[in-house]
Amino acid sequence: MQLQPVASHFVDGEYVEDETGTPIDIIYPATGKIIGRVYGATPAILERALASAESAQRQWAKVPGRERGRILARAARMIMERNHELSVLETHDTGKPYQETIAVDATSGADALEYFGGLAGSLTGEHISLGDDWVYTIREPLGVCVGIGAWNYPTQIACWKGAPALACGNAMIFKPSETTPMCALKVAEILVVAGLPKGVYNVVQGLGDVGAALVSDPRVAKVSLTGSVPTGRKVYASAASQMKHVTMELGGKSPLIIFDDADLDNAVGGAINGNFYSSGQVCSNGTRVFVQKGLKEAFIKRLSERLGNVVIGDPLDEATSFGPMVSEAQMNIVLGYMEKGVSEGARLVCGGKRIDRDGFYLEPTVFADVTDDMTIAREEIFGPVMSVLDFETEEEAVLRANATEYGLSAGVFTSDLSRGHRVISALQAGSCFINSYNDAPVEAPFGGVKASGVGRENSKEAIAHYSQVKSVYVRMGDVEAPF
Ligand SMILES: NC(=O)c1ccc[n+]([C@@H]2O[C@H](COP(=O)([O-])OP(=O)(O)OC[C@H]3O[C@@H](n4cnc5c(N)ncnc54)[C@H](O)[C@@H]3O)[C@@H](O)[C@H]2O)c1
Ligand SMILES: O=CCc1c[nH]cn1
Repeated sequence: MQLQPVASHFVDGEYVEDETGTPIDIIYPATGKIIGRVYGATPAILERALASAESAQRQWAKVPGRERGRILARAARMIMERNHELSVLETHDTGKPYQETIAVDATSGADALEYFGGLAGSLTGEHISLGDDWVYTIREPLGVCVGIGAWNYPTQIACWKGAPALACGNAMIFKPSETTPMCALKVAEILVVAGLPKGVYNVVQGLGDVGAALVSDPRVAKVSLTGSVPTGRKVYASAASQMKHVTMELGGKSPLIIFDDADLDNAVGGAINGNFYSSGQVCSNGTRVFVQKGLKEAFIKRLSERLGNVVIGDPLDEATSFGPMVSEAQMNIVLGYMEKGVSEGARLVCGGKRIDRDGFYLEPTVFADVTDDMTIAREEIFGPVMSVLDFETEEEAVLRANATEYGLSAGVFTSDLSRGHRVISALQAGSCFINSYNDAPVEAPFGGVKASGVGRENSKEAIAHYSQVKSVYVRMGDVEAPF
């Protein structure tokens, strides 16, 4: 299978190259070896992308919604037909085990294309009667939208942003993370084969400067970023200076609260899914695991037993359930947090080290007796590091869970469903779970509160973030005026 992309960018319906841009090596995280190279977009490439998106959008907006939807649905089917190939590519881009990518990544991209394709024909305004007069509303696209991606879910992010944007009649220019440049190019290629007019969905590569240039271009009406809070602040500020629409999908330090009455194995399963899937590189992870004192030691014992079943190895081997970190830089950041956990006095239950093999592998790591003031309990780590904190009362758990600038996700495990709903309603988070963790179906709104973000992806909510409503007052009688 060819990994080196045909060219760095996909603009105006075709692959384009400009080798004068900043070179970006593509590194396979499982080996640390260079497997390809792309070049950051030059001003000439950006100009081409912006001009073609602007002109294509005007035509795309005139295509009836149902026809737009048919193209998206066709692309969704093509993605599923090519799931194996796309999953192997996603594994090379990210290092995530094929066991995960074949089940989640391209599939979740296809889900978004199918879902928003299905909605496209029903994106209408409304009629508001005012007696003799009336108002009608028209749901309009925003124009050219820019999507900027993080590296943990390259296919999913390209589709979660592209599908609602296109369904609403916008054009998109998507800039993947420089760490994972390959998958979005395939999404663009498939969309065009499925019938998308050229220029409606473009991909340009680059570092932060390319993202910043797109955000500040006056032809861009909307920016959707998936990334860290510091990047979010910069992008939001730049977009605000031109009063652009934004969606910000940012970081988290989410709480997972496990009560004494929880089903132990389900709670342990939830904590594993919320900390070690994708080697811990999931924004919504429940990395602060608050376990009520009566269950704490049993929880840690069962967790340790189940972590013994982890299969760490070649991500392309279907048996592998835990792969490397996405990059050497991210591995070193996470190693730093592991060292902080130890030096600040948390109890290391398991893990804590780099694995002695090629690539960027870390051990799945659990710290117990973590206190709220420790660095590992306060800062987003974005790696396989679980912090177990203990608590006595429901009120205490809620108070401590909310004591963070973040508010992306939250979960609760309890057999008392009244308590489950009560606790979730008191938690400051956008995407919540009761007796589960980290599910992200396209039908459900996804996003954060507080510093974790603005706006929502997925579900009907996303439509509001990729369209605007024009209201038209229609008077049937004469106009009364004071003079
Ligand atoms: N809430 C979510 O849905 C979600 C999902 C995945 C990841 N994340 C977050 O993403 C972070 C990890 O990803 P990352 O390290 O790629 O994040 P990052 O903030 O470093 O980069 C994200 C993207 O922003 C671009 N960028 C950087 N500076 C920019 C600027 N000044 N202007 C425009 N674009 C710029 C980068 O090139 C990259 O494409 C974590 O904080 C994680 O929680 C959030
Ligand atoms: O990484 C954040 C988005 C996400 C959560 N679950 C699957 N994808």
